[in-house]
Amino acid sequence: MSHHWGYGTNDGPAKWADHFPIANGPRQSPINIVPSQAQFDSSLKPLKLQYDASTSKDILNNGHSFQVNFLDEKDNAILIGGPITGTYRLKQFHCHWGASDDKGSEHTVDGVRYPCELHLVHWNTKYENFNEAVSKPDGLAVVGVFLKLGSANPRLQKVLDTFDAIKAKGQQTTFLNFDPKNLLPASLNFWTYEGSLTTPPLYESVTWIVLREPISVSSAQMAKFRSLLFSSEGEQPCCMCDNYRPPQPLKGRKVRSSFK
Ligand SMILES: NS(=O)(=O)c1c2ccccc2cc2ccccc12
Ligand SMILES: [Zn+2]
Repeated sequence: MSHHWGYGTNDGPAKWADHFPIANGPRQSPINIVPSQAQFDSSLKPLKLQYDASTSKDILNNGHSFQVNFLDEKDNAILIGGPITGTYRLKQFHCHWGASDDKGSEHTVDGVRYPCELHLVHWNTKYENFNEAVSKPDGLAVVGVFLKLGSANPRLQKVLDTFDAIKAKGQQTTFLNFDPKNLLPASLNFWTYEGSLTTPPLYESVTWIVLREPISVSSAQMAKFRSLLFSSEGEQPCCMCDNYRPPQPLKGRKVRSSFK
């Protein structure tokens, strides 16, 4: 039986180690990225996100975030290059955000928090499927994209427009032909380090690829994120916000950059 966890006072990140001791492990995520201490690595290949828009399936409120799910039986939407070897398939994307615009991202840059962070989750096709890959040290690659307050993002709006249909935990609706490439910034310059899932079970199985350039989001769009609920229909409504884990100790890990 999977243990209940959340982001509240009694079940939030400070309590996760009670049931998931790996929370205090050697390669936990997220981290604070210090650009001046990142090492440029010329051996890092250009990042290639080859997504076929026709593989988006649906969007779900999973009680921790929303997630857009993709068909992953074939190499339709893949990640290659960057710090990874082989081919990783896109499984889902989701976001983390704050109760106000001054917080919400999981990774920080020189201690700076963004209002939101997008995660594109991919699994290594050397394994049979996502569930096999999720706990392996080289099983997953997550591309992180910061959202910075500014002009409204019309591509993001397509995702936000589904939120009335998935307000409560467990609600799901069809979401076809969405190409997440449209959510990427112009530059694919990135920082990379070895880390973990940022939610229980906190498996140390993620190669993190955090893009330096943010995409824009408006304050009104951030308010729409906060219209989602952690709670199920019929329960006491609980605003889905502050669904981010704070930065974790680096414990000697090196952060590499693809740029000087
Ligand atoms: N924040 S996260 O990307 O670590 C993450 C996952 C990462 C890898 C595989 C599955 C994941 C599922 C998540 C579900 C909700 C929030 C973060 C999640
Ligand atoms: Zn995430």
